[in-house]
Amino acid sequence: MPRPIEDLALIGDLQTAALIGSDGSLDWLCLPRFDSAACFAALLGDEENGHWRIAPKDANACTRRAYRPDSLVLDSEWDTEDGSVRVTDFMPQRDRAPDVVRIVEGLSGRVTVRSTLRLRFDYGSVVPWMRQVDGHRVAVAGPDSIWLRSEPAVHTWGHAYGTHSEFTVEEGEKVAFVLTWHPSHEPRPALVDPYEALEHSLVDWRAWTARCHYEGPHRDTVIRSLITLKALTYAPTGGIVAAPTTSLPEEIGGVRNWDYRYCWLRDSTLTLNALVAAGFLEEAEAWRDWLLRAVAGNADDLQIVYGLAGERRLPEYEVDWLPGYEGSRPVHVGNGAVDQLQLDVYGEVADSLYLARKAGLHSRPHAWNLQLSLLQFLRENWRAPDKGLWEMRGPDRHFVHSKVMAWVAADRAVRTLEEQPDLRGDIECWRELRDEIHREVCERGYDAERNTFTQYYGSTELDASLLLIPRTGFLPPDDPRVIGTVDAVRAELDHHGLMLRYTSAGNTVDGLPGEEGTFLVCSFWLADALHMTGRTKEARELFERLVGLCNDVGLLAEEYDPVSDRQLGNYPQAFSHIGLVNTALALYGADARD
Ligand SMILES: OC[C@H]1O[C@H](O[C@H]2O[C@H](CO)[C@@H](O)[C@H](O)[C@H]2O)[C@H](O)[C@@H](O)[C@@H]1O
Repeated sequence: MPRPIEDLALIGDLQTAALIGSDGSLDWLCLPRFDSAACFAALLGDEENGHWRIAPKDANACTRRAYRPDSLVLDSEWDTEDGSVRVTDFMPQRDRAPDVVRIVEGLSGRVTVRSTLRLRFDYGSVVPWMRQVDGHRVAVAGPDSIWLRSEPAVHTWGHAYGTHSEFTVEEGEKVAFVLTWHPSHEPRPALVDPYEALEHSLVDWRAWTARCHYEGPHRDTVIRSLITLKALTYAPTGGIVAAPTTSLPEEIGGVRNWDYRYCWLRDSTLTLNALVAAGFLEEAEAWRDWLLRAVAGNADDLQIVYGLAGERRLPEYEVDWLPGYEGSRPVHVGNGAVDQLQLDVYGEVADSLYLARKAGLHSRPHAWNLQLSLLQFLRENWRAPDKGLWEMRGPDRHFVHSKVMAWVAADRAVRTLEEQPDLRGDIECWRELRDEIHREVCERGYDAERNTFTQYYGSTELDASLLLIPRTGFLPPDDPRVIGTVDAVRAELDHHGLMLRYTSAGNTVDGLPGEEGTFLVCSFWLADALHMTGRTKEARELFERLVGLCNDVGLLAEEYDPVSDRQLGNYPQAFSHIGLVNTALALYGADARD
């Protein structure tokens, strides 16, 4: 029986993340970084591509599971005929080496538990050598080495390229497994104490979540989204990944499978805006510094996506030995969108820097200079067609959302100069640019007959990104053209009450075969637009429905298929959780209007 995407829970250490199913099987983990090769890749194949299952012998899915409040520590519990047992999973925040800690605890009776470890380095393809050293199991293959130990030590044996153990626990008895990765040419790193690490992990996460301002309905779900967004940050550099997975499909069996383990300027800035709005400023500072390093150099060379440390080359290739999630091939590593021109990112970066300044982030002269040089590039290039925010693989177009975001870039520069007299810049030049873009979009991107903005100049198609127009300030929410657009997009892109991002069926715009599910962040955008245009009751109803789509541990993938009731696409995805946080704040946050 294939594992639904929503069966997975996330643990992570702010450098990488693992996905664990309700049956106790860890099916996805890249070590040592989010973008490293996976050493557990069963998610995109089967157990032979690497997994680590700890569960009562002969049991299937756990009886219940939940994160410990305000943390990224996961408890899964099984009730069996022989008694009950809990497995607590987490990744301690890293000292030097990444660890996965799995603590088995007897709750009642006497339960036999099994651990089955199949390590497969390099995306499920390399079976390592296993040895016993000082009572530890050690796996080595090429650059990678993994140590497995347990406290107390339990008997372990090798069979069929796997490492197995079986033991019993009674009420109050614990067995802690620690799996540690390190480069194979280095000595083994210091051992972590699993119980101390658990305490630290809980204290750290709770100290972090205590800074959240939100007190409205569904607080736990909002906190879970914020923790998920934080878990997608790569702490050593401040970069933020769009999701910890590659190639979870947008259509089961289809080809729309992409690698999201990189730092998109768009996804990262939107993540930050959500974190800052909820009261988290430190991440904004770390990301701004990441940005300054990543884009340093010529503004013409700005990319829309970088590696975790600002790496520029992310060549896309197919991992042909992995069969893909439920046969959805190809599995991709790298992302070909890296070379695309997407004008909206200039607006998103400018808006994020503007919001962070307003929220009190210490200004850096570098950041303002960067903003000005990006604007200079935009002044010369905003009239060019681009790939748009959906990274269309079809021909370049004059996407309306891209142009609106170019307007945002100019607008935020003007506002900054108006509000911060200590900063220097040619305000008249940016005002002119802002007005010019506005004029053109209203003339060429608006269909007066249908009273709606369109996907691109001259098109009859619509696009969910148009729902963002009132939020950007491009036109006021009560402008008839905005209300007309919200209504038209809502009617045309509706799929069982949720939003498609555009119509993909028979559509040549995205250049890809097949279809996809509803794009979750777009439904949150609809809720925001309904609220801004005075339809708060409908916005709240939609928000309730969307919160109900989160899985049992509060996680959302990129897309949702309302017909099969399944989550689709990479998981958990920053975009979807950003949507949840922003809509909750708009509807119920301290500044919410009724
Ligand atoms: O739809 C085709 C494109 O799909 C991916 O892009 C999407 O994910 C990005 C990361 O979350 C997001 O920034 C973008 O708005 C989404 O459309 C994929 O990364 C692209 O390569 C692909 O062309």
